[in-house]
Amino acid sequence: MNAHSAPTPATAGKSGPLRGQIRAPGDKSVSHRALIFGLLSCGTTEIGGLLEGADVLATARACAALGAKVDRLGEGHWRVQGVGVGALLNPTETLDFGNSGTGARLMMGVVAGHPVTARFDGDASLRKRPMKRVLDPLALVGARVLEGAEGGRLPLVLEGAREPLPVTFETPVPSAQVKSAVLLAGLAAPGETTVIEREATRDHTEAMLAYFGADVRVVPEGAHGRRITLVGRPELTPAKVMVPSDPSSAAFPLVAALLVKGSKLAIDGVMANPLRNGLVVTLREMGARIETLDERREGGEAVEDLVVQFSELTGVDVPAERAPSMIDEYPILAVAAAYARGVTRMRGLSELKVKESDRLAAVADMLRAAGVTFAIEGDDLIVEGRGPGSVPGGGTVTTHMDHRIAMSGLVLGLAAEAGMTVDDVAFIATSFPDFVPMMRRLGAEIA
Ligand SMILES: O=C(O)C1=C[C@@H](OP(=O)(O)O)[C@@H](O)[C@H](O)C1
Ligand SMILES: C=C(OP(=O)(O)O)C(=O)O
Repeated sequence: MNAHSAPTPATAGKSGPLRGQIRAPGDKSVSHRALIFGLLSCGTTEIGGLLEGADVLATARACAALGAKVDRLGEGHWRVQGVGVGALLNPTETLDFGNSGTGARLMMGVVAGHPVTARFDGDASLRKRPMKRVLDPLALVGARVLEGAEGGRLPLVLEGAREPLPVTFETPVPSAQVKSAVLLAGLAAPGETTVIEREATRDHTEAMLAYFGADVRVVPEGAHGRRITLVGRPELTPAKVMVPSDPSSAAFPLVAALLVKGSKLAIDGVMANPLRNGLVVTLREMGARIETLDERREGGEAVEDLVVQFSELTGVDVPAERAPSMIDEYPILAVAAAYARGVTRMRGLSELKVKESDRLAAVADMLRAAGVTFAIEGDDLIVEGRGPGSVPGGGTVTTHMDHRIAMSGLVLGLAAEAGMTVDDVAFIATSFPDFVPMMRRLGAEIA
C-alpha cells in the first residue's frame, strides 16, 4: 500500500438484499488518542477494541519510537507502557505516518512540547496535505521547523520547545486535529493553555484528557463554538480504554443497506457522540429508516445499536454548521443523495479539499463516472438525485489514495444498474481492513 505497490482494483455489482448483523471496527480518532495518551502517562494503559488499521498502526510505531513500550496482546487488545509528560525519548528513526493526517498532526503537538527533535513523513497523499495549520500555533508554543518541504508540508523535521509556553489560540479552521495538537503541546507547558473554536469539532481529546486525570474545562463560545482550557503539566494516570465502534466506518454498510432494495442490517455498538453523528441526522431527514435500539454508554462514550432498512430517500439541504459533525461522511452522503428523489445541497465543504484527496473533486468525478448530474457552487455540492435503484453506473472511480472514496465507490456500485469499478481498494486498510469481506458476507457482489 505504498507508491510502489500495484493498485488493487475491484468491481461492485448490483446486489440482492444485504442482510445480517455486524459491528464496525474501533473508532479511528479514539484509537490514535488512546495510544498517544498511553505514551504520555507513566505506567500501563490497556486498550480494548483498538482499530488495527494502517493509520493507527503508524501511530503505535511512533509512540514506540518516542519511548513507549507498545504490545499487541490479542485482537484489538493492546498495552502501552508510557513514559509520562516531559519524558519522551529522541526518536532515532523517521516518524512515518503513512496516510494519516490525525497521527501526524497530533504527534506534532506531542513533540512540540518536548525537548526532542523528530522527522515526520508520510505517503504521497499525506505529503500534499497542509501542516501549517498546526505548525503556526506550535511555533507560538516554542517549536521550530528545522527542515521542511515548501509551504509546511511533509517531510519535515520538528524541534520541540525546551521551555514550552502556554498559549491561547483560536483555530482558523474547524479542525479537531489542530485543536488537539495545541492541547497536547499544552500538556507540557506550565500554566493554562486555551483553544477557542468557533464551531465545535469532535471532542475526543478533551474527553480523554479528563479521563486520564488532567484538569480541563470546556465552556460554550458563541453560537456554535467552545473554549477549552487545560492546566499544563498534570501527572496523567494510566487508564483502561474501551474503543467504541467507528460511526465514520459504520456509515458505509449503513448507506449500502439504505440503497440496496430489500436490505435489513443490524449495526451494533456505534459511537453516538453528537459531534460525530451528523450523517445519521441527515439521513433521517432524507427519510431513512434507521432505528435506534439500545442507547448506552461504553468506555465514556454514548453508543447505540442501529437497525437499518432499505429506504426511499428524498433530497435535503444540509446546513454548513453541520459539517464538523459529519466531515468524513460527505463522500458517502453524496452516494445516498444520488439515489434520492430530488436535489440534495451540501453546504460549506471547503475542508473536504484538504483530506486524503481533494474529496470535492474526487466525489464530482465519481458522480460523473456513474452518470449522476451534479454542480459545484463555491463550497457547495448539489446532487440531482435519480431515485431508488436508478443510477446508471458502469464507470470507474479513481480513489487518489483515499479510503473513503474507495468505499463510497463500491457502495455506489452495489445499487447501480451497471455496477461500478474502483481503481484501487488497497487504501481501505487505513481505516476498515475488513470492509470488503464484511460486505461480501452481507451479500454484496464485490469482485
Ligand atoms: O481529530 C481527528 O481524529 C479527526 C479530525 C478530522 O480532521 P480535521 O481536524 O482536519 O477536520 C477528521 O477529518 C479526521 O478523519 C479525524
Ligand atoms: C480525513 C481522514 O483522516 P486523516 O485526516 O487522519 O488522514 C479520514 O479518515 O477521512
